[in-house]
Amino acid sequence: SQDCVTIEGPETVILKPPRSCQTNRQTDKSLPQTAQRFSFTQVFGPDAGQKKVFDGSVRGLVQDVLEGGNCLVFTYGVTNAGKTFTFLGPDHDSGLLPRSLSVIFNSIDGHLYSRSDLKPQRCRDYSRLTPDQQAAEISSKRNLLRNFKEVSILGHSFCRSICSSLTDSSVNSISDADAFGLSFTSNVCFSIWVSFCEIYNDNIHDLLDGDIYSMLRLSQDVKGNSFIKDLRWVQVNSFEEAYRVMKIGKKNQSFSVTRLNQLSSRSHSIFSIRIIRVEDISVPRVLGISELALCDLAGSERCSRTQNTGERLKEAGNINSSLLTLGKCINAIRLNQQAKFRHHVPFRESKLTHFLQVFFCGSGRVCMVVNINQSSSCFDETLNVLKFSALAQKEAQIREEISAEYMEIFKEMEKDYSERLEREKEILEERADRRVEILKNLVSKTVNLSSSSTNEKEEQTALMEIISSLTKDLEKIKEDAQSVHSCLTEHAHTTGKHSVVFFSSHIYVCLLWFVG
Ligand SMILES: Nc1ncnc2c1ncn2[C@@H]1O[C@H](COP(=O)(O)OP(=O)(O)OP(=O)(O)O)[C@@H](O)[C@H]1O
Repeated sequence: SQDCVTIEGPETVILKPPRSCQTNRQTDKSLPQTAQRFSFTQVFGPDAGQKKVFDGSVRGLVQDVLEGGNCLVFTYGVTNAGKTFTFLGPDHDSGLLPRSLSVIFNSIDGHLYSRSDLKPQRCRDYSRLTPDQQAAEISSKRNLLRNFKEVSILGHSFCRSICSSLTDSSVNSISDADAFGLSFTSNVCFSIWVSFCEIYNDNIHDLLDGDIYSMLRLSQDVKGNSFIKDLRWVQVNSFEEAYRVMKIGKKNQSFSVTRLNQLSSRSHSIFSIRIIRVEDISVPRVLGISELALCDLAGSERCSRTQNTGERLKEAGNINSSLLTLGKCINAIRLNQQAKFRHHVPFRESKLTHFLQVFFCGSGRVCMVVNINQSSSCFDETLNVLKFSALAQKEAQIREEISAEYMEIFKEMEKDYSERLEREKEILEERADRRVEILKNLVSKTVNLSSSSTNEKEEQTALMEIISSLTKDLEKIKEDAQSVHSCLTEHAHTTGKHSVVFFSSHIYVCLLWFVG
């Protein structure tokens, strides 16, 4: 059918109402009658391959995560628009997720921390595992990977398909050479962990758990950041292992045949990659934990088009309602950034937004990948999708300005702390020096007294008491000086760290479509 979308430039598309819509304008005033222009960070047309899309959207976020940031990527669009294709891609034409994994492993080549004594937990925390726990971890991973044999699709062996994908230098394959030249010292290593879960009918299920029907719940850490309690994290030591885990999880995800899509995702799936940066010295020291969460959201659906009934209709209701909440949250965040009074952001209204809250409220980057179908039969749905993404784009611009403001504040705070630190040090040193002088005088007096007469015994005892109390005083001053010093140093250090890992909050909104 007729197309309703045209690319105007690398960042702009024009949506034209189809003729049928124009003839209906008397009856339906809500439909726009003229062409509308929408801007995005980057627009990809039907000819853009997976590599181009990855390079223009998620690649930069992968670099941020390798350098210590936290990032979120999510797909958005109506059902059958190509979200899962973009997210995963077929084996011979890998999508955003496998490419991200490949770049991560290529970039940390030779710096992998393969010991399993450190494991991520809660939101951005880790635990040290005992030898027994490590053995249990290794054995459970072995059992999980055994499932992979069943996952190989249409007789394609895993090795054959993935090896051709890795070695084929065509534009669509994952290239070995795709890596970041990161600057870290030789004893810094990276421990990589992944998890895979889905939100189906507003319930969270672990796609890597034997019992995928058991439900997980969201919890909060001491800082109020939400995380999925008891979610399984698997340590992966190579791209191949990570890819296998991805395939196993995908096999467990809820898919169904619908009128519009032969393999329609009926749930939002979330694949998370956590990177523990370790200084691998005699006792390994954790330098930081970062995360890249990749969410393939289920598509919004018009029941009139899908004609779903029963279970499919219930799923569609849940999908639409969580996407609506996502829209409400993005809108409330946008309003909060403009207004003096804070609007309530309804993150808790759906599991999806509750989980995403930590990324929307944190300092990392968010990339929204919007898929649309240019066919005029999808005009009104496409219009809604574009309006929604335009809203997110507005939020992105405001957040960028705010980030610049924060950076200024951080810089001022840092300056203030270092000045205060210097002043405090000077005062404490001066006070300590004065006390030492007094003490020295008293000691010399005591020596003189002991060498003179015994009649002055009482005077001597009194002096000794003063000396002892002054010594205690001095000890106390030293302790205070030490704690004030370390407290200020620590604060200045943290502030400094912020300026290094504080990424400007930014939602990239990329638009892509295919000729379907
Ligand atoms: N760029 C593309 N090139 C070729 N085929 C594509 C492309 N994008 C999508 N397709 C095909 O279109 C169909 C629908 O795509 P996909 O399943 O990714 O849609 P979706 O948006 O994830 O749908 P849902 O929300 O229902 O899960 C699939 O058969 C897929 O292979």
